[in-house]
Amino acid sequence: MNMTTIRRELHQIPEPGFKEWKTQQYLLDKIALWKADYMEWKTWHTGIFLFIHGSAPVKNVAYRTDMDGLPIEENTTYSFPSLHPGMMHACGHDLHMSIALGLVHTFSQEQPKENLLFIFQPAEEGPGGAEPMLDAAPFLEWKPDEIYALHVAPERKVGEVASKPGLLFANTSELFIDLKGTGGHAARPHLANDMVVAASHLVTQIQSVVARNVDPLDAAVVTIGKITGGTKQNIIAEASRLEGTIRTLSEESMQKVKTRIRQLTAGIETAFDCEAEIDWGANYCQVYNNHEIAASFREFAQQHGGVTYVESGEAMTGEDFGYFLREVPGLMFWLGVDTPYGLHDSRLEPKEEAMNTAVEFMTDFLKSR
Ligand SMILES: CC(=O)N[C@@H](CCC[C@H](N)C(=O)O)C(=O)O
Repeated sequence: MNMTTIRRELHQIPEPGFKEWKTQQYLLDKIALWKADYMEWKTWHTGIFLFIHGSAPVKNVAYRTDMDGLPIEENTTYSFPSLHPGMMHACGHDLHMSIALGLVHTFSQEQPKENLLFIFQPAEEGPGGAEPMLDAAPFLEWKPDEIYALHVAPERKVGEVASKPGLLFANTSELFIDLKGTGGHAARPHLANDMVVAASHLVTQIQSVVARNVDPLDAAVVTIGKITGGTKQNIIAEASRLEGTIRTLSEESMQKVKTRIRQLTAGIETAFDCEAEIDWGANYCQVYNNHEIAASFREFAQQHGGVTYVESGEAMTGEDFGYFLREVPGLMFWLGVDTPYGLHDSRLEPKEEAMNTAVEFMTDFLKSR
């Protein structure tokens, strides 16, 4: 089992959420190759539930990885770049899956005492695979008593694991606003209703929501990552669309931000005599680590010779792993992969040796549970 080869092969086939068919087949082939008589698995859409029966189980311990890639044109120096144009594993899910496979391989050779459930989850980047997986028959059949997951951290050194009790990642909501007015000739603006101008005003006004409506001690972010509108430079745009995401540490601020965006959008409708439609897309609840488990994890990591434990702060990233944690006590942690470029950057090149650190550490940790 060569985890680097696995990671590189997965890196070449990034797929969008709920379309991870090649990825699923790749994972299934590896699982079938390493099959032991105490292992069984079931697919769920493009995901997989893999159950490893323990030798003397008193509980079910779960480990989850995400599977999807991002719509980014890769710009790394790799000799094994994405083979899917316009798609890239730019959030480390190729490493996450390889680490999960590394753990599966280990436990396929050495039966654990407790039952282990490996969850290969689609669509973490959206629309979200975790929440519907909670109702999937295999999850209900093999319901875990505790659950774990990691996320690569480009800014941390290899060997570092970082986490904290309680809130780790923010609440998220996607944001899509469609503006519809009246198009026309560029030279006759008085006969049209320019949705590029309306969108520009709305983007600018939205910047005031975090600055002026959210308690400064309760962090929030609103990012508009994409604007589209119009068809040609000399045609006044009839329609435009804003696409973004909202992040808040508290649920209360999420509702406040949404209310203000609704009000501002209604104001744009009046000011520009246009129609607007808001779609909140996928919403993820916060990632909230169980306090007792976080304390045991910290103690275990501090005593483990293979890693350095760092107490993490909260992050405005989102993760639908939060849905698993809402139902099952557990923990998510950051794994250092030491690279200058951040998550969602087309140049992301995580250090692959971090995968061995993770597998050695998590093998010991899962055995200890
Ligand atoms: C770890 C990470 O980067 N997660 C994503 C989750 C995206 C959620 C949703 N699609 C959104 O954009 O709000 C992140 O961007 O934090």
